This record gives sequence, structure tokens and C-alpha cells, in this order.
Amino acid sequence: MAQAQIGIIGGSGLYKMDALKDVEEVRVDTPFGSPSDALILGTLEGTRVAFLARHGRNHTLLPSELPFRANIYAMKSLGVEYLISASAVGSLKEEAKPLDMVVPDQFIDRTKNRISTFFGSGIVAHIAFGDPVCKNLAGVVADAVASLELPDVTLHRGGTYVCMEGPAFSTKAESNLYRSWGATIIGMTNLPEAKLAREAEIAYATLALVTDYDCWHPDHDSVTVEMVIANLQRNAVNAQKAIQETVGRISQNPPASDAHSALKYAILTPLDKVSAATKEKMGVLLKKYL
Ligand SMILES: CSC[C@H]1O[C@H](OP(=O)(O)O)[C@H](O)[C@@H]1O
Ligand SMILES: Nc1ncnc2[nH]cnc12
Repeated sequence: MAQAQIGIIGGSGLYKMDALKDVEEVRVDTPFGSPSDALILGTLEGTRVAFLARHGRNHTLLPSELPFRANIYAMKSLGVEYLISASAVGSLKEEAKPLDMVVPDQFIDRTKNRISTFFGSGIVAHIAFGDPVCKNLAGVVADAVASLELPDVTLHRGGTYVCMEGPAFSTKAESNLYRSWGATIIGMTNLPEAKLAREAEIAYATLALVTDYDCWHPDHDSVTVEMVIANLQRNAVNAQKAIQETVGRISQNPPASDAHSALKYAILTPLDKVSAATKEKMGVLLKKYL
């Protein structure tokens, strides 16, 4: 199968990467179903990367309908070691204004209907998730953004991303509650992805693109899809530049990541007690340990 060291998951408004060369479209089937869409393999900064439109290229999947396990499994099967998520987010803090970029370092889980593990069916594992994004990869993403000196874009290093279920946006009471918790941004997708990437031993980091002030801000209209897309269209070129610069930096100097050995001490079930069917289903995720 085709291979790529770096994966990119594009969220709302980022359905393709214009700079990819030698493009190949790959349909990957996984034991966890089909990914959101075909993966687009291409060369960026001299490195093979795999791009996936999180909601499908025509934005046909709700956050609650996303095949998170298939998406991460497909990336792992292609050999991906570093995964960059580009995502639209609402801002919960005055200083993170629309068009800014945030590289979060924490998540709060407010989802209700997501399957966020590959384990079960006779094999138990508990990964460490105290630091839910790879610090080193997040550093590379943030340094890449900073190096571009994008006009009118402030970079925020660190911050807490609240992952809500959606698809409706939050109420004002919820938005203010998350503000009282000190959270920085809000979205609907990145937390299950980060957990599954960690279980798949893939380093994961988020480039969050601020599109709105959610609904808490007294001087701004409450978030609408129109607002999100308008701001993302303004920022899509910047987002692609930032991703390209990040890919160049990773390929020059691949960062060390604790994520790459996340399962080493996490699996509780003796592997000789795991059924052949489960071992087969876990396929590329367990290969190293079998
Ligand atoms: C179009 S606004 C809500 C939608 O946008 C974000 O998507 P993504 O994280 O894939 O960029 C947010 O999480 C919601 O899914
Ligand atoms: N305000 C918001 N809430 C949840 N997800 C979002 N994605 C973009 N803006 C958002």
C-alpha cells in the first residue's frame, strides 16, 4: 500500500490542499469501516503526506457521524507517524479573535456519542492522556505559524479546546460555563481524534483556526455557519501555508514523541489471551507488540 509519514486532517472549510504534487487518491477499507472520504496522497515539501477531509469533501458528515476510528486506522495503515488536524473553532476568550490561530495543549470532553477507543472485544488498554497533544509536534506547528509572520493573525501557544457534541452550537449558559472553566476555544471534533491517534501511537497536534466568538460575547453576533465559513475562507490560504511550513519542518527534523510508544505499558490483557479475531481486527495497531 502507498505510504505517507505525515497525515493532515482538514476540517470545516479545508477540503483540499492546493500545494500537493503527484497526487494519488486512495480508498482505504479498515476493520472499523470506511474513512470519511478517500485519502489524498501527495508530495508536499518533498515528503509524502496523506490528506483527509474530516467531514468528506462535500461536507456530508455531522461531527457525531464521523468515522473517527476508520480515519485514524487508515492513517496508521499508510504509515503515518505525525498527524496535524486543522480545525475551525469558536473563541471563548476576548484575546483569541476571529482569524487568529491557536495551538491547544489541553482538551475538555463534552461529547456524548463518540466511540473513542480501538480497544474492547477482549483486549483492555488505558493510554496516558494527561498531555493529550504531542508537545513537540505542537511546538513545531506553533513555530511554523510564527515563522510566517501572517498579517492580522495572532498565534496563541497553548490553550484548552472544549469538544462538544453538536451539531447545534452552545447556549449562552454553556458558553459562559466553559469560559468560567478557563477554556480557550470550542469545537466538535478534535478530542476523539486525539485519543484514537494516541492509541494508534501517532503524534497528534491541532492547528485551530478561530472563526467566531461563539455566543458569549456581548459585542459580537452569535456564531452561525455563514460566519464560520466566511472567516475560514479568509483564512484557508494561511492555514495551508502553515501546514506546508509545518510539514517541511517535520521532514527536516522529525520531532521525538512519547505518542510513538504510547501502548508500551498501556495494554493490561496478556496478548496470548487475546483472540485471533481481535488480534486481526487490531491489525496495524498491535503489529509492533505481537
Ligand atoms: C461549520 S461550524 C461547526 C463545525 O466546524 C468545526 O469542524 P472541524 O473541527 O472539522 O473544523 C466544528 O468542530 C464543527 O464540526
Ligand atoms: N462556536 C463554535 N462552537 C463549536 N464548534 C465551532 N466551530 C467553529 N465555531 C464553533
